[in-house]
Amino acid sequence: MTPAGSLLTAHGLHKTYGATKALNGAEFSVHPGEVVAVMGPSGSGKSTLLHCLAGIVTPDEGDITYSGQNLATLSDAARSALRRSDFGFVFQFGQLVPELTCLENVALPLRLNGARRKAAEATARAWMERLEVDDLTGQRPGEVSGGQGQRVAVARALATSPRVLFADEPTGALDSLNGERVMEMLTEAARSTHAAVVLVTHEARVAAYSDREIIVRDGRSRDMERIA
Ligand SMILES: Nc1ncnc2c1ncn2[C@@H]1O[C@H](COP(=O)(O)OP(=O)(O)OP(=O)(O)O)[C@@H](O)[C@H]1O
Repeated sequence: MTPAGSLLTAHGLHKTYGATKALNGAEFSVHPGEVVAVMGPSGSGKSTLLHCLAGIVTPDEGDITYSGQNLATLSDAARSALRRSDFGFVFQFGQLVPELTCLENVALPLRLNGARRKAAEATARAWMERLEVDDLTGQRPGEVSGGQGQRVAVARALATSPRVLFADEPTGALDSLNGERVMEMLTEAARSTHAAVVLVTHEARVAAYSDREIIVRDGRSRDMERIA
């Protein structure tokens, strides 16, 4: 069953690694423009859920539906193409290419999608302005701070106008001030482009930027409507 108006849903997901049951009947849904935080203790299955939703990991059982398509029915090539065209990703660290400048990093997914260099760099520059890191266009990732690097990564993830932004502990390596700055900018930018956000975090302070929280425990998920 797909909840009405949902963009991405998962039903009855199971995933086992050897003797470890990472997912044990997890459910999920997100609407366009909605920010959903996936919370829960370490090892509870949060990242596995995100990887399944993004088509990176194939669940052993269960259905994932994105925009009316069952991900399991797509070929690997079609799933990769969907990830490039419709999904954006922000991870905890290590996602920027160290040899490229920040501008080239932000322009990279646009270039991979076939945009010409000038057009890609103009879009990249606009996103860097939005994330207030446009003074770093010529720097390499090793020359910027952790918070600046994460804002560059958010600019890169949003530059292709994804319909779903997957963020796995995007502030995990930052101090609280920088973490809040990244979260404010990430959620504001995603809401203004009507992108859905799947945000994995174990920090309540970070989850507070979401519209809804899902708690994962022992591979099962539970919806927690926030009353606020
Ligand atoms: N590729 C893998 N190979 C083997 N076991 C894995 C793999 N990925 C995850 N697991 C196991 O599955 C369980 C769930 O892992 P997962 O990374 O989804 O949890 P998590 O909630 O994201 O944890 P954390 O908050 O610590 O990042 C853990 O016991 C983990 O060790």
